[in-house]
Amino acid sequence: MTLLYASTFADALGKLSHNEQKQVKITTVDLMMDPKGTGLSMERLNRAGDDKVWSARVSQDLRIILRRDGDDNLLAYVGHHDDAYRWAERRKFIPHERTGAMQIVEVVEREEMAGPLVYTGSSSEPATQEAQPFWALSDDQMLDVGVPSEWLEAVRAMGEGALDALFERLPAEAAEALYDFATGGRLEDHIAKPVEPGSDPFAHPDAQRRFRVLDNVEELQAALDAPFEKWAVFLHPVQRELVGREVTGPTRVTGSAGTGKTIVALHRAVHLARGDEEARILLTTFSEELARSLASKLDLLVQGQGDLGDRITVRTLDQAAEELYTAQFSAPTRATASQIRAIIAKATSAGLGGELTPQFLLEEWIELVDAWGVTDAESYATIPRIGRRTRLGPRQRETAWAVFDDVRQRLTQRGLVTWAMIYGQLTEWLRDGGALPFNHVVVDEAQDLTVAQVRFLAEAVGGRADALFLAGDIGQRIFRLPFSWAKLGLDIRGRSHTLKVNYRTSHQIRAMADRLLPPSITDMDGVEEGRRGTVSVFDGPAPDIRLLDDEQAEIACVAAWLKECTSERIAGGEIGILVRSEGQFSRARDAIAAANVGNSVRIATMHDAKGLEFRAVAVMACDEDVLPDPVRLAAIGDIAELETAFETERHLLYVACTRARDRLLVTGIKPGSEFLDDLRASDTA
Ligand SMILES: Nc1ncnc2c1ncn2[C@@H]1O[C@H](COP(=O)(O)OP(=O)(O)OP(=O)(O)O)[C@@H](O)[C@H]1O
Repeated sequence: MTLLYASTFADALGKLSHNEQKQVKITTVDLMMDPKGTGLSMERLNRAGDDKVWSARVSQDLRIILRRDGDDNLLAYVGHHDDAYRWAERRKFIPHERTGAMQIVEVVEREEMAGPLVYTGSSSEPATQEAQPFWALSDDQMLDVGVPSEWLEAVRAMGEGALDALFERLPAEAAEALYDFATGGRLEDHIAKPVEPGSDPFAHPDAQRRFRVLDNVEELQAALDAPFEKWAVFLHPVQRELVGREVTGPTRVTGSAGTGKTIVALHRAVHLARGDEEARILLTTFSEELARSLASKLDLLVQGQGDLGDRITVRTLDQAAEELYTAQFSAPTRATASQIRAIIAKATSAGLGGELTPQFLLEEWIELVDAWGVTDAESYATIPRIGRRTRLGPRQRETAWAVFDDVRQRLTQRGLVTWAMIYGQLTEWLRDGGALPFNHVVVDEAQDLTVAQVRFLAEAVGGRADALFLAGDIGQRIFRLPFSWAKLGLDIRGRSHTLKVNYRTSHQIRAMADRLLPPSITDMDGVEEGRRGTVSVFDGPAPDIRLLDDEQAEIACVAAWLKECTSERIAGGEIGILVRSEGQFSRARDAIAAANVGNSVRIATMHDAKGLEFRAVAVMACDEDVLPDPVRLAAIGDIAELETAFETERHLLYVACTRARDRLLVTGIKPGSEFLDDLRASDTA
């Protein structure tokens, strides 16, 4: 006996009220305990396209739609009486004739096709003025990517305006392939692996993304408790493969914002914990807020799975390093930026540093000397000056080194360390035989790792198989200058994989945000992260960019938008207002006050927005003198570093825009941030 849970069931359950969900849970648990459903009121739906389809009564009005095959039950849908019956009448459960994957196929009805998919009848030539992106595709081409046979004609006749409806109407694998093709990709990249004749249609990777076997009541309850958290139950085949893959060395998963990198990292940690009772896993990221969010998602994943969660420790990497440092040495006292600034100022006023300005020396210390753990004048002369274009002659280097030497000595005298020094010392300790209390490390948001952290991780895991799993997106690097990981001993070349399905943001928002970044970004080790071919799984209203005359006008514009959101029943907690820096918080607050929408709307800086997501986002104060941040840029003396900082400012706007699921408003005061010109550029994807 098996109980299968379909993603369509999760979607439908999520639309019911809290009380109705409770009633459904009782009925499904009964069904798990008694698969024959003897105590339930069941009815076979003869009119359904499949004689194995039944309805089970939950309450007077609620019905579950099931597919029953012997003792096996598949929870397919749940809804109010008429809605549930209508859904069942229009669905067939059949293995795909080419791929072998079990699909739930919507019945194609001509009159109904006047809806979002425009069916014009003939496939031989385009019948309307609207372009028909698939009209020249052969049956074979479409069958190869999982288009159900009865949809072949309808897809060929589809107008391009109906593209966004693909995901609602077709099985996901077919929708992804067709969408990618229509936007410049290749169908060949989506051909499913052939299956053995007679193999289980539910075991096919494409079927596993929509059907999941639930082995016990705990698993069922966990799935039913969080119908919105579909990621906890259903993974894309590529995500699933990455989670379970055995790798010979450090590996990295990349992908643009919202493609599920964090989800893969979480499942990976659980997979490692499940596979080995002795496993000790560090699941880590860079900020405390992100670590908290990882921990709460992890709780959901390990719910009902005994002590599995105890094998996984969630910490920021800095917290983990600090704990380790305290255990091995003593509790570190960290030098603050102003202490370092003061030491440099003192050194220069005492005549050290020659012509070099304190500002230049501070940057040089932060970006090179401290970041790279330089401890002597010889190493300082040979360190790669990536991101710093200012060349220093031998004499200047010597002069500068006198200052850095002074900084190092003074920090030592006062018992102060920097983060880089903490990691540096831990790396030495590992080199001398020390070992982490973890045998696996999973890092989320790895694009912002520092040089010292990369060295530490490289030393901690060496080349050990399955020991280090990194998730990140170079396009979202918002803190660091780029550098080569491979040169520091962390080589992921040949073991980097890109996710292409965006689950968070609508097509419209993703397409607009993508204009901020090049179609592919190559890291310092030559590993390319392609953003082309990424598809979103749902559709939404077009994002809006508004440039206003002054702050008051902007506040009024955002207030009107907030009211519109709440009138569309978007709760305050599902709305975020993001700004470049805390200095613009007052504008966000004024907009919330003017809209009178209570105080649950979240305000955050673009930096803190990482890891958050909202149904609706307003990115406010994108003014010419706010983004890129002129104060930050003015503080930079080196041209190349200026360029990098400029890029990270652009990345910040990308991060902010991609926090939105359905609605996005971007505002600023005329003439507006220069980045808005890119956002506005016509979509050439
Ligand atoms: N297989 C899946 N099924 C359903 N939802 C998913 C799936 N994978 C990811 N999601 C959802 O997509 C959204 C984005 O996922 P996630 O945060 O992992 O993306 P990300 O690539 O880490 O994004 P970012 O780069 O912005 O941090 C989340 O709401 C997540 O729940």
